[in-house]
Amino acid sequence: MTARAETIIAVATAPGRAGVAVLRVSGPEAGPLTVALTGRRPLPAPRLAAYASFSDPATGALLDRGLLLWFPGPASFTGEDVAEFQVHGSRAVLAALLAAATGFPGVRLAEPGEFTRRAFDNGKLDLTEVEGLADLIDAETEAQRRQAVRQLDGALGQIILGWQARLMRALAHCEATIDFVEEEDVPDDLLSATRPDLTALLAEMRGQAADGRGERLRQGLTIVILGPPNAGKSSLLNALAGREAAIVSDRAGTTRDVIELHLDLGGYPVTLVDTAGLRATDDPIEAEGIRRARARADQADLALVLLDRADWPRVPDDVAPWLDQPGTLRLLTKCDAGIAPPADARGWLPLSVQDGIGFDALMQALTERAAALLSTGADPLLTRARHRAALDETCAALDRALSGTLPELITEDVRLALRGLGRIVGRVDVEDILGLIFAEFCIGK
Ligand SMILES: Nc1nc2c(ncn2[C@@H]2O[C@H](COP(=O)(O)OP(=O)(O)OP(=O)(O)O)[C@@H](O)[C@H]2O)c(=O)[nH]1
Ligand SMILES: [K+]
Ligand SMILES: [Mg+2]
Repeated sequence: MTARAETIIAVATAPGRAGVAVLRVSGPEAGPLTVALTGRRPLPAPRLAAYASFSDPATGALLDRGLLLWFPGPASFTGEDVAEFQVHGSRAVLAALLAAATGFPGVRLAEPGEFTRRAFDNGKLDLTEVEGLADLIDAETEAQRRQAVRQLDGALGQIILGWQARLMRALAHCEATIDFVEEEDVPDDLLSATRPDLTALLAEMRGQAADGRGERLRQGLTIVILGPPNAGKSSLLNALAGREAAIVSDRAGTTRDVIELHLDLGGYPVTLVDTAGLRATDDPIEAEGIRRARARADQADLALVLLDRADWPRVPDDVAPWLDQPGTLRLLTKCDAGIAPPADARGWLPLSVQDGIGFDALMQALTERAAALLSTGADPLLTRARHRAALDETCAALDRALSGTLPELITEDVRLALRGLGRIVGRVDVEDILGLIFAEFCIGK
């Protein structure tokens, strides 16, 4: 517990030159340090900005002037006493303030994530909210931001808590029955009172575990560009990226490496992948590029399969297997102005990178597919493999409980199911909550 008694300080804003930077202090010395730096005694009213001069307590030298905010615990982000200093965002100001602050007894620089760790330890955030906060800081697109804000707001945690309450009720029933009924009177079905609800709960949890949208939205969608050499794959990548990310030439087999770039597709995060043209080749380097292209395509969520209009309707054997994958979008390239797409090319989107033809239709089709795979609506979803693993364990334990016959084993499985959920939110103290629930029961009868 000694670590908790320490007071920590860090620059909360991004490093580098900026108009304003924020320093954050948390811990028992936050108040005394603030008084020492600013001379303000008493400290300003909680949560109201006050103008302050920051001076080195050791020398009295003025370091900067700025704003001071005081958040006495427990009504603060970490639950401890917290102070925030808004000062000018130069390296020199921040270095001087940090040096002055860490010279104060009991104050040290914070480790990465330490403020949030304290918020978690003090019950200010559960684990899903901590992850929501991390995701919000990392969010690159609007849909990611919405999902992260929801999770930080506790939406996922609330669902888990609701599930926990239902399991807890079942566990309390089990324990009450086992503990307070004579051995021979333990009913045949220990879960009789809660079985319908537990069955419904299991279906709900399985549905949630099977839904990959939340995780996919967090990680982004991978769209791979595939096709024969010279189909115009790299030209399309460059056009979508708005820059010359990949080399384009009229030589078949130009691209060998897998080239990836990130796009914001109507608010959805997308990784677009350009690959080597698929064909049989004796060139070992090109063959390696093709192997990588196939491997990347196997992991992708969507494929854009390109075919040069001049080659219509011959789809090479190397490309054909990708045509009918779910989510594949077929593009007929080099349908330049004045060159009509073939009348029988149904299901193929005509495109000309050279003349900018077909991009609206392509963007619309891509956004629709991305939305279908990623749109999370207003429902909070699992966003990490960790959540899924814990929920899978929970479902397996509950499934065992529902089909079990031995009272002690049923009880233990319900308990394991609860622990699985507890791991998702980072609170596994089943016994404490159980005590509260037991208090509601008329156990004596
Ligand atoms: N006329 C016309 N030519 C295009 C169009 N798009 C690409 N090209 C040309 O097609 C040739 C091949 O383009 P790339 O983008 O290198 O094709 P690729 O599929 O990446 O080729 P590899 O990397 O070798 O597999 C280049 O000469 C491009 O300028 C287009 O819309 N119209
Ligand atoms: K090429
Ligand atoms: Mg290429």
